[in-house]
Amino acid sequence: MIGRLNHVAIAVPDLAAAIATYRDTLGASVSAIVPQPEHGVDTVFVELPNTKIELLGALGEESPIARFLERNPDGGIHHLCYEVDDIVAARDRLKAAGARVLGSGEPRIGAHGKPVLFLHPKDFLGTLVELEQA
Ligand SMILES: CC[C@H](C(=O)O)C(=O)SCCNC(=O)CCNC(=O)[C@H](O)C(C)(C)COP(=O)(O)OP(=O)(O)OC[C@H]1O[C@@H](n2cnc3c(N)ncnc32)[C@H](O)[C@@H]1OP(=O)(O)O
Ligand SMILES: [Co+2]
Repeated sequence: MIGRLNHVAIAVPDLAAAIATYRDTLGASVSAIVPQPEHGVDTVFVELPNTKIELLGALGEESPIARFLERNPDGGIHHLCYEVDDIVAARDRLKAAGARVLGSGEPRIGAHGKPVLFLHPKDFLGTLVELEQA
């Protein structure tokens, strides 16, 4: 079911500092900041030859990464995003297997303009999993 690793997300307390770290210290190609208000985050993508790093800053009072950052004040790896061929079929198969799909359970448009879903970290080895329609 899961395919390519689309991105590894890192939640950060200071997005500008994180951009400088990846662009200047690590010499990576870094996108502009793209606010995603409906997801409660600012996003930046670091393009790598074989995948992407998503840098996440909290956006708004209700950001879903707020508590994560309280627990991890320096930042930390927040989620892994895998691509799936059919996100609705994948969701239905996962729910049938007892996995918890977060939010309404309906796919929402993510950072790449494609439908995404999130799976509860407690069901996947303590790791928040995002699925993105390939
Ligand atoms: C623009 C979209 C973009 C894209 O790529 O397309 C994105 O990726 S948007 C990314 C931000 N959005 C989300 O993360 C949505 C899904 N996340 C959530 O709904 C919440 O983060 C949730 C429910 C996973 C956790 O929320 P919160 O931390 O407020 O809940 P709790 O404090 O109750 O935590 C419950 C339990 O889970 C552990 N936890 C929380 N976050 C993570 C994590 N990222 N990785 C691993 N574990 C996590 C937390 O420690 C608690 O464990 P416990 O043992 O009970 O203390
Ligand atoms: Co993501």
